[in-house]
Amino acid sequence: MTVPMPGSDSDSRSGSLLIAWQLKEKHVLIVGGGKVASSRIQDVLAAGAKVTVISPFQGLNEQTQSFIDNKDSNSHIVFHDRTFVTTDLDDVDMVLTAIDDVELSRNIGTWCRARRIPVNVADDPSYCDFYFGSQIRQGPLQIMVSTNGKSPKLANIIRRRIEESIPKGVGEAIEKVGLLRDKLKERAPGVGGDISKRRMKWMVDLCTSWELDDLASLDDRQIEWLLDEGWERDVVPPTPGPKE
Ligand SMILES: C[C@@]1(CC(=O)O)C2=NC(=C\c3[nH]c(c(CCC(=O)O)c3CC(=O)O)Cc3[nH]c(c(CC(=O)O)c3CCC(=O)O)/C=C3\N/C(=C\2)[C@@H](CCC(=O)O)[C@]3(C)CC(=O)O)/[C@H]1CCC(=O)O
Ligand SMILES: NC(=O)c1ccc[n+]([C@@H]2O[C@H](COP(=O)([O-])OP(=O)(O)OC[C@H]3O[C@@H](n4cnc5c(N)ncnc54)[C@H](O)[C@@H]3O)[C@@H](O)[C@H]2O)c1
Repeated sequence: MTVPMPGSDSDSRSGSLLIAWQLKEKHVLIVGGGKVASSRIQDVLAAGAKVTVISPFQGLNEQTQSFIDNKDSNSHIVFHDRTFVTTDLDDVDMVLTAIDDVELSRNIGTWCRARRIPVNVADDPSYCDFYFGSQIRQGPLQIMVSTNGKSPKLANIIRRRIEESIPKGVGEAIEKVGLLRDKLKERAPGVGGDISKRRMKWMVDLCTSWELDDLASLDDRQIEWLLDEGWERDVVPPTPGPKE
């Protein structure tokens, strides 16, 4: 069977690369303080970024104002009560514009590209290096729906439908499996080779044979039990062991 070359037809070349961009401690500049900016601030703070917001104070909406005032988030936000100047682009890792001035937005897009800073220009997709999407977040689980700029409202509607179909407790299950994987890597350390292959097979068998609810309710004692009675004996117990 011949496998078609990715991108060999015009349709498949119009998509995006969906990736989980790591922003922890990266410096993100947000120009604007209105509705769109507040949603951007929320997204990048949740990804652990250090944020600078540039906007005249009177243009801040309530939510942006509360992010700036909030004691938990304000150590990660620097706010400048003024309009944008080009030196704001110095030493930043990402730029998001959300201002009601299309010409300036596009100029910022152009300056960012000249400096090779990844940029999102809320009013004009052609100036964006990446788009935002409609997002679901449940603990460590994140799902993003993108229509690649064709219909943001439909992205929102599709996202709501997916949200309704996600089984309850999925975030908890992922959290617990993450804990188990960390403990397993402590017990059987090493990257690559036979140890990685064995770890991966055991994790695949466990995740496919157990119910999500059982994974979600794993406690520390059961995790230890699983490693002792499961991993060490190279089996996946059919049901969780004794609880704490
Ligand atoms: C998903 C979401 C994420 C977010 O922004 O966080 C998002 N837009 C959302 C809502 C929304 N935006 C707009 C409406 C009005 C109804 C409508 O137009 O549909 C609604 C719906 C509403 O308000 O309910 C207007 C709009 N949006 C863009 C333009 C400029 C243009 O198209 O030229 C215009 C003005 C068009 C005009 O002037 O007519 C452009 C973009 N908006 C994107 C993302 C990127 C493509 C994503 C994709 O295609 O999947 C892209 C390309 C760039 C970017 O922003 O990254 C968020 C939903 C979050 C959620 O609810 O879950
Ligand atoms: N991508 C999307 O999903 C989407 C959705 C809706 C609207 N938009 C577009 O995004 C833009 C912003 O929308 P909004 O609803 O947040 O607008 P808004 O009016 O709520 O906010 C505009 C903000 O820009 C600030 N601002 C204006 N000029 C500035 C400058 N020179 N320097 C710094 N800050 C400046 C204002 O103080 C204000 O905080 C609009 O052009 C809108 O059409 C995009």
